[in-house]
Amino acid sequence: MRVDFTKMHGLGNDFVVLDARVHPVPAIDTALARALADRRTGIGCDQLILLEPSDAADFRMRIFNHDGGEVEACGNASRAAALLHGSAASVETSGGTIHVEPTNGGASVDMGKPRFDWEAIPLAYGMDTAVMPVGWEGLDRPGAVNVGNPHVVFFVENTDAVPLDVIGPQIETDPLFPQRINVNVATIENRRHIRLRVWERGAGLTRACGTGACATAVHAMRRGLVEREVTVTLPGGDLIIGWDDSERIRMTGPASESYRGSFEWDDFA
Ligand SMILES: N[C@@H](CCC[C@H](N)C(=O)O)C(=O)O
Repeated sequence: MRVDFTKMHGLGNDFVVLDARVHPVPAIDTALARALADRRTGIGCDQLILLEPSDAADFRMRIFNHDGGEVEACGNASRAAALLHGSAASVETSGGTIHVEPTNGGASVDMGKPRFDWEAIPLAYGMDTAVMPVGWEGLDRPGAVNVGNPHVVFFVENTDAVPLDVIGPQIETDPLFPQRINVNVATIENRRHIRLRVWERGAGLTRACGTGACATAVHAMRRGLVEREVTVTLPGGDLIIGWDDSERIRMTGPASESYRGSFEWDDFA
């Protein structure tokens, strides 16, 4: 069976998007998702995205990491999905229902409310998630927040100086995080600007992480370090993150389609 795909990205965080609303797509398992995402032998991407019909929203978005694991949320992919859908829509994800709205060259997304209680992150045991009494090789006292998926956020003097490729996987798989974790290392430039690098759970270093930008901005706002709207600069470019009185997070930024193609399902199954 041949299956069509669209290659898309948000700030260089790239996706293979399968649209089961248009053509049926057979069931995806971890091995197939990993094979498609492999940059040497597959199509290659940070995340595989499956759009499906939904009873609860305009459509459903499922997210598979580069390692094949299915996860709850992806900020950059939600902007890509908005672009593909072409109009404002509610989107069911396993991390909650979000609302997307295409803009010129991208999308604005209501990402829902962040959760800060330790059970919701989740952590292995209870602690204050605003200033966690833990540390890993020079990175310490982070915060944790769930924005549909789990994040830990460290503030450092210079994000570029942190060996995130070495320390990221150690923190991602630490037993403190029973569902593993996305690792954000951020520098507060001023009250309206944050610089951020992310080690993504199941994908490693990416050019950008939309949920990481949301988690980092909200954590900085919770600590009173920045205003309620900030620009977050990632290696792939900028996102605007707002967290208003409704307590819902708004993420605005670009998304693009790279190309369309098709592949033989059995080559990867
Ligand atoms: N790139 C994404 C996040 C993808 C999922 C994440 N790696 C996880 O495991 O939770 C984004 O833009 O948010």
